[in-house]
Amino acid sequence: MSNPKGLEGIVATESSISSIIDDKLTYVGYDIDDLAENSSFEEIIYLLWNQKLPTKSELDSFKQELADNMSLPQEIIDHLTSYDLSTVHPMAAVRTAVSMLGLYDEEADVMEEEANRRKALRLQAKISAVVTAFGRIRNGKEPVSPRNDYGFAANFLYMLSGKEPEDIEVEAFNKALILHADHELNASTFTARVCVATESDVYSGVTAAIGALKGPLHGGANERVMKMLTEIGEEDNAISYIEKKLANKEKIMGMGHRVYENGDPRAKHLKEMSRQLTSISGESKWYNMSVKIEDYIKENKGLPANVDFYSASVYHSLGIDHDLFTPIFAVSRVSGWLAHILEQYANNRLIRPRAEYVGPSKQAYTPIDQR
Ligand SMILES: CC(=O)SCCNC(=O)CCNC(=O)[C@H](O)C(C)(C)COP(=O)(O)OP(=O)(O)OC[C@H]1O[C@@H](n2cnc3c(N)ncnc32)[C@H](O)[C@@H]1OP(=O)(O)O
Ligand SMILES: O=C([O-])CC(=O)C(=O)O
Repeated sequence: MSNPKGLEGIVATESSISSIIDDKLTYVGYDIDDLAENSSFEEIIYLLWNQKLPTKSELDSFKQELADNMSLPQEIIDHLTSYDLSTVHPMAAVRTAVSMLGLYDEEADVMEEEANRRKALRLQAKISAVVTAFGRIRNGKEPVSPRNDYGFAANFLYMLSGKEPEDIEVEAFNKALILHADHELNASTFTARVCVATESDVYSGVTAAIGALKGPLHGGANERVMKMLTEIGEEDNAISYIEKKLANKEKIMGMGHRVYENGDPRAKHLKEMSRQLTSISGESKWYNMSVKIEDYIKENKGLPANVDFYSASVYHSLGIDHDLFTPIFAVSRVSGWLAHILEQYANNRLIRPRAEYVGPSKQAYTPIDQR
């Protein structure tokens, strides 16, 4: 039985949602570079869930439906208000709140396709409200309701800060959401598919996926990139800091990737956004420091920057709290998880691989009083 560690290189399913071939990423056959430059996040969600781009009227009504479903049941707000959020990691709070949303959805366990699509829409809309409400409540502020005249990206920034976002901020955030939306069979998406392949419900699949995204080897890396940049503090300290980490056999967050060999095609977009936004905010040092680290790791370890690397300085420049970076990843990636969940249901078979047993054998049982 072949057993590559971490299932490296194993093709575990067919999918029509996204592909990574020769270091190129596509969503439903559209190049990520084209989508990042020209599209809206709502258009991408529609594309991932329907495998086609929407017409103008389809997109308008889809945007409206998302905006109409953003508000949260009062019970979720009450829950978020009921415990000490200052000690809770936002990813744990979001994981719990998303699971709770299932309790207040009458269709949670209805397994028909149309009901699953309705739940997907509600979840996609509400996760944005969960993250922003959490971000506000823990700072003693009231949640802010979405605005009907705003798209998804603008509404997220508005619901988080309570202020009208600048066009450049909306543009950058929209692009970041697009770039994080789907990524073939990454760990959290695989987790979602394994979960729902037991014929479990959409809320369980997304809750499981959030748990997988939280880890530092996956989505949790973006928060840690900013922690590293903050610890470095000044550009001149960057290389000695990295050398010390590598000498201690520590990993550099935001670097390396299981699939990409020559570079993550999403990173260049985030890098350019980081350059622009840090220059506008007067904090180019975060960008300059990041470039130094990227170049050093490329040259000395042959590892490319991944999507998490420059997203850190982008979100920081948008004034977002560092521990909300991974929840924001979830706000985008839930679109991909939901697409994969719908695809899994449409052609389901239980996912149940085998393990190669390497433990002891032929052991004689010893009664407890003789051990
Ligand atoms: C959205 C995302 O999930 S993108 C990934 C986000 N995660 C991170 O940025 C965390 C840092 N990166 C990593 O841990 C890894 O590169 C991963 C998890 C992304 C991919 O890992 P894998 O394909 O399993 O590679 P693995 O961890 O086995 O590393 C292979 C070798 O490269 C080294 N390496 C890999 N990534 C790094 C890194 N970021 N810093 C330093 N060394 C690294 C390992 O130490 C290992 O070296 P060795 O062979 O001398 O022991
Ligand atoms: O594909 C992966 O392994 C991780 C990743 O980049 C993502 O999920 O966006």
